[in-house]
Amino acid sequence: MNTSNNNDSTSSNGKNTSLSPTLATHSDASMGSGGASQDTSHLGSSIWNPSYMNQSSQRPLQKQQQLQQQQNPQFCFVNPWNEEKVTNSQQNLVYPPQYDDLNTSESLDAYRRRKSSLVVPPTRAPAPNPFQYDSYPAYTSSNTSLPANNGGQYPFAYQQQQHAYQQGAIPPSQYGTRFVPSLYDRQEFQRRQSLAATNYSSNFSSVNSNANQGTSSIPTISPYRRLSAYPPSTSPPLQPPFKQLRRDEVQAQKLSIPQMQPCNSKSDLQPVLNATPKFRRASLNSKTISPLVSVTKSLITTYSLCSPDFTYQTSKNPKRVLTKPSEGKCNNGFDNINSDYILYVNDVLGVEQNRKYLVLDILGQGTFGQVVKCQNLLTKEILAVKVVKSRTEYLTQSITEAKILELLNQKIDPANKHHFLRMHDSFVHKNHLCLVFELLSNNLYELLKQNKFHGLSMDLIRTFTTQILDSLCVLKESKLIHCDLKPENILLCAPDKPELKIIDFGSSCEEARTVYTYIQSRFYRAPEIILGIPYSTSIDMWSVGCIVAELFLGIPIFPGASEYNQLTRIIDTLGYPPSWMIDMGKNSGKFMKGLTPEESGTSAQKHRMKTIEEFCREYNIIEKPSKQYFKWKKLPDIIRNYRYPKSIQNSQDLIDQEMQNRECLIHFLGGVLNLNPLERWTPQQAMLHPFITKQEFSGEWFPPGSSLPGPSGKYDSTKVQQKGHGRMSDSSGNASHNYVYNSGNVSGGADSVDIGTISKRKENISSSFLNDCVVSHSVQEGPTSEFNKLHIVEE
Ligand SMILES: Nc1ncnc2c1ncn2[C@@H]1O[C@H](COP(=O)(O)OP(=O)(O)OP(=O)(O)O)[C@@H](O)[C@H]1O
Repeated sequence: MNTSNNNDSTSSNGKNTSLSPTLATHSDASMGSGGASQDTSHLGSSIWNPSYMNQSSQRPLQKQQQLQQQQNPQFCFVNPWNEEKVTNSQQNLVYPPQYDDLNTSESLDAYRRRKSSLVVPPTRAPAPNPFQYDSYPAYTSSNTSLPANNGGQYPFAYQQQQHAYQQGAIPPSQYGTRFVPSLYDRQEFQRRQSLAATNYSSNFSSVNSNANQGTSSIPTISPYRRLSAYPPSTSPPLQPPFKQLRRDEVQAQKLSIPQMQPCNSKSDLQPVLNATPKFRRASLNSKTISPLVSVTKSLITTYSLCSPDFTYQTSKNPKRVLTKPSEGKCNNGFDNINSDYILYVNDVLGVEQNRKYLVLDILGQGTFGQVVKCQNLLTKEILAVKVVKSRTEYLTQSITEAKILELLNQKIDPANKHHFLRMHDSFVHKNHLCLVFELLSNNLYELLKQNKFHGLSMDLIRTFTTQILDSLCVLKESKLIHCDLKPENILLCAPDKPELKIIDFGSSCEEARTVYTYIQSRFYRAPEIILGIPYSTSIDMWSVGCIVAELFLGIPIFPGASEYNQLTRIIDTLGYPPSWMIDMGKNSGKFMKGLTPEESGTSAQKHRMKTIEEFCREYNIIEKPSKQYFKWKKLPDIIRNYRYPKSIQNSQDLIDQEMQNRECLIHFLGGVLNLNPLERWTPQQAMLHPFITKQEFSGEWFPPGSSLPGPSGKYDSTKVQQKGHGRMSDSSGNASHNYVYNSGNVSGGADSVDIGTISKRKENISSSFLNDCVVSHSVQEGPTSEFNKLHIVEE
C-alpha cells in the first residue's frame, strides 16, 4: 500500500533528512508537495514525485528532470531508498509504452528511455493508469474468447497489429496508444485492472529486458491465470491479459514509492486532491473502488478477484442462532431440550405462498415459546411471530390464546380501540403452532429498566393506567380474565408514544370456567389465588394495582421470593385479609395458623402468618428471610416517602403538587389493592377515580353505587414525622402537615433497593412460573398423563 511506500521513503532515506514525507497515505488523494531541500549531487536522487501523480503534471522539477534526461541519455541515478546506482538498462518501464509522441528520428529504445522518466524509481512497480483504457470498444460476444492456441500470448488481432508495426506497415504515430487490444472487454479488464497492475509492470520487466537485449519488439506477455468472480463452472470464457499476482509475488515486487517535492511555501503542504485517483481497485461493475471499499463492503469481490476458486453464497452463510440452548434434541433435531424450535436468523417459517415469514430477530422468550420479529415475504410487513413449544400442553393452551384473541379482535373490539394485541394469522411449522401478531415495541418492564428502575412520571402512569383499565373494562364486560397481567405483558405500540397494548392471553379464561387454581405471575398474584379461594375478574384488578405501584416506584411493590414470602409481603404492607378469606382458602393452613384466645386477646384477628422457622420446619424447606426493599412497610408510607424526581426537588410548589398527586395515588391503590376481592374496585369504578379523571381529590372518594368507604380511612394512622423538608396539605385539604419523605440524598424508599436482585426477577418469574402454568393449565384442558407428571408444587 502507499503507506508502506511512504514509510520507505522516510525511513530509508537517511541522507535526505530534509525531505518531508508525503502527506497522503491513501490513493484517493494524491500527494501534496513535501517540504524538501533539493539535493543536486546527482540526477534524480533528490526528490521524487509520487508515482501516482499525473504524468502530465506541469511540476517544474519533473520538467527539469525530464529535460536533463533528454540531454543526457546515458543517465544514471541513485535510488534514494537503496542508494544503489541503477542504470537505465536495469530499470523497469513503468507504464506501457505510449508511442503516440514518438519522434520519427528517435529509436524505440530512446523513446522508451525518455518515457521512463526519472520520476519513478527503478525496480518499483507503478500504479496502473485506470484511465488509459477508457476508449476500448465495447465488449461483444464475438470477441470474448481467446484463440485456443494463444498460449498466453497477446490475442491474434493484437499480434497482427504488432507485427504490422514491426514491419513498418504502421507508422509509430498510428500504432496506437492502447496497449490492450480491443479484443478485451473493457469491463472485464477494468475489473481486474488494479490486481493486474503490478503484474503489468512485471510484464514490462520483460519488455524492458527484451529492450535491453537490443530488441525493439513488443515483448510477449507471460501466460496468465484466469481470474473469476464466478464459481469455476460458471466463469465466463473471457480471460484477462494479465496474470493475477499471489501475495508473495506482490511482496517480491517492490511497489512504487511516493515521491517528495520541495516545500517552498506553506501552501505546498496542502494535499492535492486528485479527482480521479489512481491506485484504485477493480470492481465488478466496470468501475474502480478505493482500497478501503475493496476490503470492506466489496470484500467478496476482492476475494473473488484474488482467488478464482473463491465462491460465495449467502445461503451458505453461518446463521445466527436465536434459541438457547441451541442443540437439537427433540422433534427430529428441530427442537432443543425444552421443546423450543431452534430458530436462526433468515430462517423462513411457514410454507404457503403468502404465509412465509423470514426470521429477523428474537423479541422475547416466555413460558409458552419464543416470540420473533419476522417479515412476511409477500407483503414485506414486519410482524411478531410467537413460536409455541411443540409439547401438547403448550399447544392446546396456545390454541386457547388464539381463540381468545380472535374473539377479542373480531367480535369484542373489531375497531381496535381497547388496547388488545392484534393477531393476523396462525399456522403450524414443524409441529410448532405459530401465532402471527402485530409488532409492538418495548414492554413496561423494559421501559422501567431503561429508566434505571426510577419509576415514571405521574402523568405517564395515569396515561398508562387509563388504557389498562379501559382494556379491563372490556374484559370484565366480556367475562374474560386475563390471568397474567404484569409489566412484561403490557407493550408500548411504538417507542415514542405512550400507547400500549395488552398481550399474552395464554393463561386467560372465561369467568365461568375458572378451573385453574394456580395462576398469575407471583409478584402480581392476588391474595385469593395464594389462599386458594374462588376468583373472578377482580384478580386482574389486583395485578393492575401492583403494576401501577411498580410504575411509580420503579420496582415491584411485592417482590416475593416464594409464595410464602409473597403473602408475608402483602400482609406486611396492607394488613391481613378478612377472616372469611382465610377460613375459606384451601391453602390458608399452609401459610397461617389460628391464634389461641390468649394470643388474639381482644383483637378481632383470629389468624397470623406462620413464622419463617415454623414454615420451614413444617415443610422441611429453606426459606430465606424476606429482603426488605423499602424503608417503610405500609403502602402509604412507601409512596409518600419515595424520593422526588430531580426536576421538582428545588420547587416547593412542585413538591406540594407532587404530594397531592401521591395522596390521590395512595387512595387509588387502596381501592384497587383491596385484599377483599368483593370490595376491590372494578375497572369501571377505578376509571372514575380522581387519579384517572384528574378531578380535584378531596381525600375522600366513593365509587359510584358503592356504600363502602374509600380505602383512605385505613391509612390515616400515618403519624407525621418531620424528616425532610417537604410540606403539603393533607388529603382533606384542611390542615397543613409535614410529611416524611426523602430529599434526593436521603436514603430510603426505593433508593435503598438492591436493583440487581429485582432486575433479575424476569428470569426468576419465568422459571418458577413455568411450573405454575404447567400445573394450572393441565386442569383446564383435561389432565393428560404428561401434565400429571408435571404437577409440581412451586414453593
Ligand atoms: N407482538 C409483540 N411485539 C413485540 N414483542 C412481543 C410481542 N409479543 C410478545 N413480545 C415479547 O415477547 C415476550 C414474551 O411474549 P409472551 O408473553 O406472549 O410469551 P409467553 O410465552 O406467553 O410468556 P409468559 O412467560 O409471560 O407466559 C413479551 O414479554 C414481549 O417482550
